[in-house]
Amino acid sequence: MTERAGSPRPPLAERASPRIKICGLTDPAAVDAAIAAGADMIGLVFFPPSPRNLSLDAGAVLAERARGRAGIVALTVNAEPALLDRIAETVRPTLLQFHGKESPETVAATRTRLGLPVMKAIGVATADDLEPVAAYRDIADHILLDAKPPRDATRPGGNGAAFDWSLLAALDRGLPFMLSGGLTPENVSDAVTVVRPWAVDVSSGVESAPGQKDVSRMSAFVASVRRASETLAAV
Ligand SMILES: O=C(O)c1ccccc1N[C@@H]1O[C@H](COP(=O)(O)O)[C@@H](O)[C@H]1O
Repeated sequence: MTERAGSPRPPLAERASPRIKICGLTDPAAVDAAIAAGADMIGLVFFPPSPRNLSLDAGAVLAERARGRAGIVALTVNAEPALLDRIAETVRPTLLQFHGKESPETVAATRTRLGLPVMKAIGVATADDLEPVAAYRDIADHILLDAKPPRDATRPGGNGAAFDWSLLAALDRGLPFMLSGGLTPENVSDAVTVVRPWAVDVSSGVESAPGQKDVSRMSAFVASVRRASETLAAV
């Protein structure tokens, strides 16, 4: 994850296959399977309403399992500074994912205070929802574009909901971003082909039940991403 938000996107032929993040891992076997499948990053959720929520101790165990083999992303939602401090100390993530209503000031202050890169998630349902990208792109290290949650959702992400990718045509082509929201082994090749994101992120789409990762779906997801990028590179 060396590219900064705002750096120019390389021409397609020179671009590597999108990075792959598999989020919401809850046990060591799933961490091993995600990395064996080819995930570049694993996501650990610290948000109690989520079926993928981890205690700090459980998160630390999974992080140690992945360290040196994949990036370790700690996902929080409007977390208090004290919790973020504990996560930084105990879990030692390589990237913080902010999936709530964290302001640009909070993102910037936390990044400086903890000395960790930060990815800010922005929920998208209409073209207007892309407006906040401008306020975060030079503050956050990465931007994550996810579907806005359904009205009755108990969490702001991880709902398996997709959004209309054609809205992203309005974005500055120089912005590398991670795409999420309802991605699956079945639709991710279309997503890569149409959206051409810097990275893709999946949780529900590679599960057999909420919080239970499915080994064959994780492998199929990674294979679909790789196939789509090979096809693009050959064009
Ligand atoms: O995974 C969760 O439980 C979660 C909880 C709270 C905020 C975000 C969460 N996950 C993120 O949501 C998106 C989309 O997930 P899905 O593939 O549609 O299930 C992804 O970025 C996860 O990191």
